[in-house]
Amino acid sequence: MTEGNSKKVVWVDTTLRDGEQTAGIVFAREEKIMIAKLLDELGVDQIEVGIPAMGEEEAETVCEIARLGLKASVMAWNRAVIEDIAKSIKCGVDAVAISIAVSDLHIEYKLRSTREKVIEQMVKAVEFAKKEGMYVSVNGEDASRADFDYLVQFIMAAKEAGADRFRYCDTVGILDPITTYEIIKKLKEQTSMDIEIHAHNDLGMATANTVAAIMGGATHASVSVNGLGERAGNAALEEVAMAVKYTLKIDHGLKQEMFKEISDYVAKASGRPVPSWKPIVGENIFAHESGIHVDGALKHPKTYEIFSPEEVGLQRKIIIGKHSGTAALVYVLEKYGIKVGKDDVRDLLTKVRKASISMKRALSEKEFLFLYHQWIAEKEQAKR
Ligand SMILES: CC(=O)SCCNC(=O)CCNC(=O)[C@H](O)C(C)(C)COP(=O)(O)OP(=O)(O)OC[C@H]1O[C@@H](n2cnc3c(N)ncnc32)[C@H](O)[C@@H]1OP(=O)(O)O
Ligand SMILES: O=C(O)CCC(=O)C(=O)O
Repeated sequence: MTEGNSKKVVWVDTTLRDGEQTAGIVFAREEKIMIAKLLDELGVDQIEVGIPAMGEEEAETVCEIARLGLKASVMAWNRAVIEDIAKSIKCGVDAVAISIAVSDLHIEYKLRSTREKVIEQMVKAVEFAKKEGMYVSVNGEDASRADFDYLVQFIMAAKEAGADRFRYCDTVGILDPITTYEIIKKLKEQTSMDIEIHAHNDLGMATANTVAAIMGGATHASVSVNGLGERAGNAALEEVAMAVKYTLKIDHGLKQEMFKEISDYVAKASGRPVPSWKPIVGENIFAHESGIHVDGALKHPKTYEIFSPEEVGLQRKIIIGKHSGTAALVYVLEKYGIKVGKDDVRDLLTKVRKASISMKRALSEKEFLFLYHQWIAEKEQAKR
C-alpha cells in the first residue's frame, strides 16, 4: 500500500439473507450461527441474518443469532409491512432492513401500487420501527431502474421518518461502474443520507460497481462471502475488501487472513464450491506455472502478485507443467534437496512438456520427481 485514505467502509454482510436466497441454497441453523460467528470474528459491522416473516423456523434462527451477543449489529430483513417488522423486533435484533420497490416497473406490475402509496407505506413502517428503537435501513428495491427525482423524494421522506440509511439496490445488476459512481455521488449531494450499495452480478460488475459507489460516497457496502446471492450473486466481501485496499488505499479493517477460512466454510455449507480461479480465495490464484511468471515471482513475488498469499490465508504454489521453464524445475528440485542449475535441466524440461501434453494437465510434484529420477537413470545408462 502507498498513501492511505482515511475513509471507512461500513461492511454489511448479507450471506445469510441474499446469499441464502441463491436458488437451492439452505443453511442449517447451526451453519447460520457458525457463519454469523465467523463474520463477527472477521470484523464485519452488520450481519443481515434472515427474514423472520418467513415463519417460526427462520424467526427462531434469527432470535438465536441475536442472542449470541456479537460485536456486529444484527439486522433482520423485512418488507415494508408492519406485521413483518414486528416479528423481527420480537427476535431481539438491533436493526431492521425495511425494503420496498421504487421503480415504476415494480410499483405498477409487482406491488400494483403507486409512487405515492409506496412512500406512504415506507414512512409508516419506518416510524413504527423507530418507535421500537431500531436502527433502520430503508432499502429501495430496483433503485437502479427508478426515476431519479422520485428516488430523491423517497429518500428524503425516509430520512424525515427517522431512517438511518438508504440501501441503493441494483436488484437486477444493470449498472456499470461509471453510472454507479455518478448516481451515488448525486444522491449523496442531494440527500446527505448515509448510502449503502447493494449490487448484483448479472453482468459481472458487482464488485466494480460496489467500489465505484464507495468512490462516489457510499458509506456502507452490502456484500456476501464468495459473492453468493440471487442469480449471478452479489458483490463478494473478500473481493470488495481487497479492491478498496489496493485501489482506493482504504484500510478495510477486516481480519483478512480469515478470508480463505470463511470462504471454505460458506462453500461447504452452501454446497457451492468456489472455482479455483475465483479472485482472492480461489485455490489457484497464487499458483504459477508459466516459465516467465515463475522466474519473476521467485525473483520478486510482486512481479506477478498484488499482495502476498498469506494476507488472505492462502499459499503460493509453483506448478510444473506444459508451460514451465527451467527456473521452476530448479526451484522444485531444490525443495527436495536436489541442487541443479538451469542449464542442467534443459533436457528434463523437454520431458516435462511431453508428459504434461500427453496427460493434458500439470504434473504433481511426485510425478515430476519420478520423471527426474527416470531421466537421471537414462543419463547414467547412456554413459555406460
Ligand atoms: C430482491 C429481493 O431479494 S427481495 C427479498 C426476497 N426474499 C424472499 O422473498 C424470501 C422470503 N419470502 C417469503 O418467505 C415470502 O415471499 C413472504 C413471507 C415474504 C411473503 O409470502 P406470501 O404472503 O406467500 O406472498 P408471495 O411471496 O407469494 O408474494 C409476495 C407479496 O409481497 C408483496 N411485496 C413484495 N415486496 C414487498 C415489499 N417490499 N413490501 C411490501 N410488500 C411487498 C407482493 O406484492 C406480494 O403481495 P400480494 O400477495 O398482495 O400480491
Ligand atoms: O436489500 C433489499 O432490501 C432488496 C432486496 C435485494 O436483495 C435486491 O434488491 O437486490
